[in-house]
Amino acid sequence: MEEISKLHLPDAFLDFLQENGLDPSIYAAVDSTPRYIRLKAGSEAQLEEIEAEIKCKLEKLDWLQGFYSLPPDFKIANSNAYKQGKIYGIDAASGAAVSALDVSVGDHVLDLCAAPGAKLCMILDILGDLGSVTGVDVARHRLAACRTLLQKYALGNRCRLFVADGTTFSLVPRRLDSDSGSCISALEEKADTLKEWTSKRPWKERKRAAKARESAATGLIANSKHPELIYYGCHSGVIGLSKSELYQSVCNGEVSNSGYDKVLVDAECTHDGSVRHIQKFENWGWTTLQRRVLDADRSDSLTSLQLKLLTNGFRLLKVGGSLVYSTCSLTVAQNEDVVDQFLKENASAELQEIDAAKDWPCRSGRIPKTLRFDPSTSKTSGLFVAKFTKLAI
Ligand SMILES: C[S@@+](CC[C@H](N)C(=O)[O-])C[C@H]1O[C@@H](n2cnc3c(N)ncnc32)[C@H](O)[C@@H]1O
Repeated sequence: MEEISKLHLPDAFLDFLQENGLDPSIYAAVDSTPRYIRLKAGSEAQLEEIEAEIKCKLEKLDWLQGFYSLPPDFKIANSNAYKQGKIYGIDAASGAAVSALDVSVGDHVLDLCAAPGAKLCMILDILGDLGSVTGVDVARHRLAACRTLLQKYALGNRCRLFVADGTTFSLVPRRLDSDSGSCISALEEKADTLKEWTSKRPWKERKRAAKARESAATGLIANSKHPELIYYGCHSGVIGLSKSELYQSVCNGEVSNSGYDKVLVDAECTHDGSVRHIQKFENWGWTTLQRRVLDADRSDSLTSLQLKLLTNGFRLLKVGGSLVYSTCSLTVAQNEDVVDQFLKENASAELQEIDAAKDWPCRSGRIPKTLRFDPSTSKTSGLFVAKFTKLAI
């Protein structure tokens, strides 16, 4: 308990942990959990140079490709390697969730809660020169940060980003033109054809978008019926489409064939498994923890949101595809209970074994085949992971 009190966890949070059967001693791991980085694909040859610049040895993880650990208090943000986009700051458990998705070159991937984008970047690095990634998030400012990441790491070519509610998002990937041709060859001169993406939109268009956002925020008018496209790369399948083609919806039956090959639902949660996140409330103030974690948990709306995100992500998955559901909460309510309910409601969903996990420092969740990383045993941030496939029924 002496170790726990180092973080000065307030009584209300200790009660929350007790109610959820969680051991408060995991928060003692905050000082011993390593930092993790992922090396940008292609930067492997510069490993020694990076180590020399940051003046620290990068310990290679033997269970997760491209990941290295650093001492717990190490900060990468000021290093040139980070500023120049040679390394990413991402926890190893988050890397495992992406790895569970088993993305192959050429896949069309949907990331339904994408911002700020650490996992999305990893997916794009794996994807290589074929396929596409569609990133969706309801928080515009967070998705804008994700767009900045794409630009920093020069990863945006095959990506499109939509500000949208993941519980109702309905667009399937563009499979036809996205895998071939250059930006130019895809161009057709129609009046509202989407051309190469630029941050410099005409003044009129920016004003219209700002007005629509303002009105939506004040509830004066209903939200635009289409998700807002805030970025698209050269090979994301968007260029050359008219707006009506971009927003063309398909019926549920068609999604079986034209849906995504892989879907990640890294759902909104209480973040209680992320010891570093909880540590931040020491500075932000424990009343903020009350509002963001404890009150959120008390309302059923969070678990209902998680179930809706998982259900809609699965709806957009093609038959035979894989979906990974993850949260950085360790409560049963936000994980196994959501999975349980989802399986009851979706006869075509089947839990899958995560093959790569045999070497991972995690343990089984309460439902066989689901996984839990917890800070004290895995030396990572806390994370729950479940993988599903869609059966043809
Ligand atoms: C755990 S974070 C995702 C982290 C992200 N996958 C990454 O690796 O950087 C959860 C995200 O879900 C988003 N979110 C919350 N409600 C949503 C909704 N209804 N639809 C889409 N995104 C939502 C939040 O804005 C937040 O960015």
